[in-house]
Amino acid sequence: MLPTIPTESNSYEECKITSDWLKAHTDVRPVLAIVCGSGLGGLAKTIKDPVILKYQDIPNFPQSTVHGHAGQLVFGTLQGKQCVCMQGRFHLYEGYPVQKITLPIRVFKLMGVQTVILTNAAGGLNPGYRVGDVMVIRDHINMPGMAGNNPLAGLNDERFGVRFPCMSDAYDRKLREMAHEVGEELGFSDFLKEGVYVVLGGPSFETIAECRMLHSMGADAVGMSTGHEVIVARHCGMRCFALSLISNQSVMDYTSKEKANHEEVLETGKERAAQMEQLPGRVVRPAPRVQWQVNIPTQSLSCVRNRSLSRI
Ligand SMILES: O=P(O)(O)O[C@@H]1C[C@H](O)[C@@H](CO)O1
Ligand SMILES: Nc1nc2[nH]cnc2c(=O)[nH]1
Repeated sequence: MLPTIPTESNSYEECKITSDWLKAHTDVRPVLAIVCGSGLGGLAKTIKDPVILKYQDIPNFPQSTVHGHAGQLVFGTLQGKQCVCMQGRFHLYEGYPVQKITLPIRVFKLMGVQTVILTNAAGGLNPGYRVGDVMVIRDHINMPGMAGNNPLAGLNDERFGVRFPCMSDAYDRKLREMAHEVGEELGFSDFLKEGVYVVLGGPSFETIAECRMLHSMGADAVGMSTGHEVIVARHCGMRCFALSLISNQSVMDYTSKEKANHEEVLETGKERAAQMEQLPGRVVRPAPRVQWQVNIPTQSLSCVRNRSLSRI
């Protein structure tokens, strides 16, 4: 007989109850979801015609317990696209099972979301990074997952995705390229980087020895989120794009007097708020209308077509 594994915290049925409730409380049918990191919830201000629903009122939703995470969903439009924004995410160290942390992602899938944009605050491990740099995440290293704490552990529900999903294309290449293009247009090139994010369970920040190890194994920034959400989003076929704000430099040197702290993380978020709020919207914005003009002199024929190319 097969063991009974509890999957109710993010089961199809649980997610459907939440998704149906949300559909009954807003007319917005999001194709885009945004998950805001610590101190980065200001992005929700850029959403037009907002409809706000508090986590405490949403069936099956966990509650935000961390300063800098407001604890509400904001529905509306961003660059003309119907979207839902999580102003506050959940973390392993808050005591939730990893399946519960990622429940909103499955709920968004059931509501029709196709693309997920995630932000987070992270410590910079790459010695070339400065506080205030913004890292486009190219890839992640999921440390809790390696120790068996993967959000897809448990019985697999094929209605969401396959048992063994591929993760070599987790962070969408086209959206990453778009971010650099848009970053250049906006004059962000000096602080826009691309690199590997390593997820830890937290809540303690890393020791010096841990930072050295994480960097030597290929990570550029370290944090406590995002990877779990991306795994669940990719499992059910959504495109993912993620940004880390380098909110502090990881301490790699025993002579350093620096100490990581959450206040600095939130402060850096305030200082980079304007740029962090602009970038996601510009990445998903439909490209400007391109005018194609074909002149065929022999027949003196002019054919002009207007086309709008969508970036997502
Ligand atoms: O939600 P994110 O990943 O932005 O939050 C980071 C990790 C910890 O929750 C917190 C530490 O300051 O910021
Ligand atoms: N693990 C971890 N998470 C962070 N979030 C913001 N800064 C840090 C950091 O230095 N380490």
